[in-house]
Amino acid sequence: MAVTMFELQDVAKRYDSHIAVADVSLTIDKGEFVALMGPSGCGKTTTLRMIAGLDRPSAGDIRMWGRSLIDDPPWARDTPLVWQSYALFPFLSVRRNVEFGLKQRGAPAAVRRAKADDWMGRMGITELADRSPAQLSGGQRQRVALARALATEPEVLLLDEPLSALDPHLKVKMQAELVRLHRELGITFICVTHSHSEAFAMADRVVIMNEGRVQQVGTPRDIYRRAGNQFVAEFIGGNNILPGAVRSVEGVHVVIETGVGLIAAEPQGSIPVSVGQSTTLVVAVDRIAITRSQPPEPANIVAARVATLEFIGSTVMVFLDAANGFVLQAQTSLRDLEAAPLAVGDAVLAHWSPRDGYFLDP
Ligand SMILES: Nc1ncnc2c1ncn2[C@@H]1O[C@H](COP(=O)(O)OP(=O)(O)OP(=O)(O)O)[C@@H](O)[C@H]1O
Repeated sequence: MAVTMFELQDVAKRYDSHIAVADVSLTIDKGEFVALMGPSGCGKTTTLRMIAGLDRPSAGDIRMWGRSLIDDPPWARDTPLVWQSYALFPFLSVRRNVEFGLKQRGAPAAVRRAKADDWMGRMGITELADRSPAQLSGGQRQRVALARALATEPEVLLLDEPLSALDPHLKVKMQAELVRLHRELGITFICVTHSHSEAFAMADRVVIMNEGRVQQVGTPRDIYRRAGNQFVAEFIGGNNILPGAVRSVEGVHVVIETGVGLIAAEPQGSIPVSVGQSTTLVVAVDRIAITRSQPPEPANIVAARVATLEFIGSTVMVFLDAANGFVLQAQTSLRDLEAAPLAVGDAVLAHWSPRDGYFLDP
């Protein structure tokens, strides 16, 4: 059963008249991997810093195991933070860096040595023990920072853009390592990132923020399948967003008039109920198929021309020019494309089932 570890209750942070974080309420369970994600300036780092005790909220409360942390200084909290820059002590060796938190807590030399050995071994940096941080690569510094934070055996690890200084290849590798570490240790990870691919690849739950406010909280799958609002649908990408006006409603069958023509929808969840009402339909890119001939009914069919093909590994994003300047996006695979080739300029039919879409709440 889930056990609540952190509760953020109406937490706000103001700098003079600027609101960095506004009324954030959030519960984080023991052992969860939670990612705080959003564009630059959305307040995610400030939220993490308030959990770590580096910034004091202007309003609200932060509780850990039911007890308010607000008056605890950072060093009295069991909330180590791994920084984007790793913030290693430049004049200390790797070993001394890893031992640092233990020394601060008064651990005897023999215990410090044993724990540092253990963590350097686990992070694969044993042979670097006597080097200084300046003699390390970005990936090695990252491992030292993680070993230093974890050597004190905290119940939570806070990570501020932990992968952003790494090259793309290393990023993917460290992403998998963080997930493995989290699973092995069973402690809570709270990670700030602006990258939705990072957040969605690693976290159990993602908190999407914008302009200091939480926009949506959910599992990666839930958020991909149903964005809570237009900001989220646009920010995570992978969605076609079709604004329109309701033409007819019969039970769950709704027809809307959009820039690409009349579109039928039989959505799960809330539907716009009155004819004439403005609404926004979201259809994920993996729900749209492309053919050259008439697809099986019932389907929404939009005539379009292939504008661009974007290859992302074995996945291919096809951008389609439709009516009235609308661009539809459809996701396919390299394998399917090899079976039915497409070229820029080809006239095609984009189609999807009326059940494959949902309306954003107004
Ligand atoms: N010490 C400060 N004084 C004044 N404004 C601040 C301070 N720290 C942060 N802010 C402002 O608060 C807002 C939120 O900042 P924050 O660093 O939390 O955003 P972020 O989402 O982490 O962005 P980034 O990804 O760019 O780090 C920003 O508009 C920022 O300029």
